[in-house]
Amino acid sequence: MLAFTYEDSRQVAEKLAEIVKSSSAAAIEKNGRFTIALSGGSLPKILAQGLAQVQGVDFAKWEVFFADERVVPLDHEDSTFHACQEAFFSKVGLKREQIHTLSEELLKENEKDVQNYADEYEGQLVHTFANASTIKVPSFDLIVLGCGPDGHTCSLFPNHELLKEDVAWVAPITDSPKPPKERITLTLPVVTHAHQIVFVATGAAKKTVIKEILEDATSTLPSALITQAAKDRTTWLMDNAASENLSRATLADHF
Ligand SMILES: O=C(O)[C@H](O)[C@@H](O)[C@H](O)[C@H](O)COP(=O)(O)O
Repeated sequence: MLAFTYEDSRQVAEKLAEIVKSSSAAAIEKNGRFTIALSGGSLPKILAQGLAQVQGVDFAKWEVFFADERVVPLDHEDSTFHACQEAFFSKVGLKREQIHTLSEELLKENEKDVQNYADEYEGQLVHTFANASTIKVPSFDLIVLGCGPDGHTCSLFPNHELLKEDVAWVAPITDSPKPPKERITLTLPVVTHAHQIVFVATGAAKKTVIKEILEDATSTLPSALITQAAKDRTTWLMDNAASENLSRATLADHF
């Protein structure tokens, strides 16, 4: 696990974009496509800020999913798709069919059962990944995660039943402690199966939880469970405000 800290979120954004660009190029060279799952919250803006500085990303070969998504209309301000669309999808020429959103059909039917959104989204994963081979769990080329001040990531919250889900690839949650309450989320097996995982955490509100996640090997916080399970494939990008409590030994030298 590599943990890097930077002066401010602009530098975090630059480093994130570099990692995304190299992960994208490697996947496209190997498989002819790049499969990425994005988180919501502050991430869309940070990713957009970094990607605005880089050239040569072959977005036409991207398949974009969401690590979690709020069950709201796609044009709702709480929608992560909407946040990403505004922040950068529209600017980099990603076609709508490359972006795997909540089912517009279920939204149009005003479907109330969140399980149905999760099942339909899992069907999109099966369609995209099962063609590759007879797989047990999809392996994204890259999953970009945020981390809440309570150590949650995606819509996987501390001590929540969902942390035990080890069959479904996508699960519903209707009691999210972070509003809105109704979401769908990738489950731990899918997240920890990614070829590469990058956590992005900025701001002093995270400094306490980040110390537990990165320095307490017994932590059962969702972000810690993922970091421990995918240690060799996980990178943490932070600003100095978020990494303030970490020991020097935890932080890698800038690459
Ligand atoms: O849709 C969401 O809410 C996110 O996927 C969620 O897991 C987010 O990544 C964290 O809550 C961190 O959010 P911030 O980066 O805004 O603190």
